[in-house]
Amino acid sequence: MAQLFDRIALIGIGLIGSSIARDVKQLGLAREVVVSTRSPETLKRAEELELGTSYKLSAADAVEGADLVIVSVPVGASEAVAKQIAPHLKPGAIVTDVGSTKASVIAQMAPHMPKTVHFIPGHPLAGTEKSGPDAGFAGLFHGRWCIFTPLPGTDADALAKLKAFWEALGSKIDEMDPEHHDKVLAIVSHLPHIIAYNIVGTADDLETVTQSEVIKYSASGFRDFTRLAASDPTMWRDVCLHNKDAILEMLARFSEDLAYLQRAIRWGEGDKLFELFTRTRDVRRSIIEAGQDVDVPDFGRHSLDKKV
Ligand SMILES: NC(=O)C1=CN([C@@H]2O[C@H](COP(=O)(O)OP(=O)(O)OC[C@H]3O[C@@H](n4cnc5c(N)ncnc54)[C@H](O)[C@@H]3O)[C@@H](O)[C@H]2O)C=CC1
Ligand SMILES: O=C(O)C(=O)Cc1ccc(O)cc1
Repeated sequence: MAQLFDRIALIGIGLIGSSIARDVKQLGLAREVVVSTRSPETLKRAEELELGTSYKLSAADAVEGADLVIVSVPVGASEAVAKQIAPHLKPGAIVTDVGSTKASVIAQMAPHMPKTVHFIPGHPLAGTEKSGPDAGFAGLFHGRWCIFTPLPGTDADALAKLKAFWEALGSKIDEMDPEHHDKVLAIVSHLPHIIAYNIVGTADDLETVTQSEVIKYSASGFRDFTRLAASDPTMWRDVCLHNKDAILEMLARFSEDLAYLQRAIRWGEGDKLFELFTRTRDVRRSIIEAGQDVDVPDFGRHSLDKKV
């Protein structure tokens, strides 16, 4: 595949940053890939994995001369990173991120971005419960959505170039305004994780069921929750704190609907239960028909290896 950028700087080299690095290397999308993270151990590991062409502890040093800067850090670290890199960005550079929340990332980063760069927030809807540079893999983004939430007046050529980059990684592209993104993601991604953290926490707290019984008898439904509940605590703390309003709005709706379900069970209203369970089964069927049913262990693994 053709080289799209001369120098890419990756700020943060965990699951997402390292998956991007692996794809960029396999596909030859850049001449140079400068990897940066604030922890010396993680940087050393990135070097051992040969994820880039050079390695910097300082994000400021890493972005010097870069045409594309991808910030892949927990959303709560966005402002700190923006402040560090801003004075060192090359005029004309594209700066993007991969954060799971968008309004907060824009509020944290946009005020620090020089007028000479193109700041285009993004979010690949692909990941796993794992974190760190060893957890990434080539092909993670293949067949998955990448949503951009461009600011008004965004340069069309810069946006097209960034879209071409994500398309090269196999992503399907969409655009939304940041507030809408945050509401949609609150229900389809953030609430499922919060519910998983909660149910696993509840099971862990039970006095009448021992922890060994939870482990021994965990049915596949509970196991699915434990996978989500094993997701990175820093990342998900930040998502909760930085998409507070949308998450609280969706949690309020969720609690109301749960009370309805609770009442139907209490009063033996089987028809109500049956109606809901039938409706939700249809949702699952629609997802499968839309080709969105990619199980996590296979996330993208089928893709780039075959192509390259
Ligand atoms: N894990 C997932 O499934 C997905 C995560 N995201 C978003 O991607 C971003 C990164 O997530 P992951 O790669 O999963 O996390 P991760 O925990 O695997 O990696 C985070 C990286 O950021 C670095 N870092 C943390 N604070 C930093 C700072 N202040 N300055 C420089 N580097 C710093 C860490 O050393 C590490 O290299 C987050 O904003 C998350 O919301 C988006 C889609 C999916
Ligand atoms: O592991 C899973 O099931 C996920 O849902 C991964 C994920 C986590 C956060 C995102 O912003 C996008 C995708």
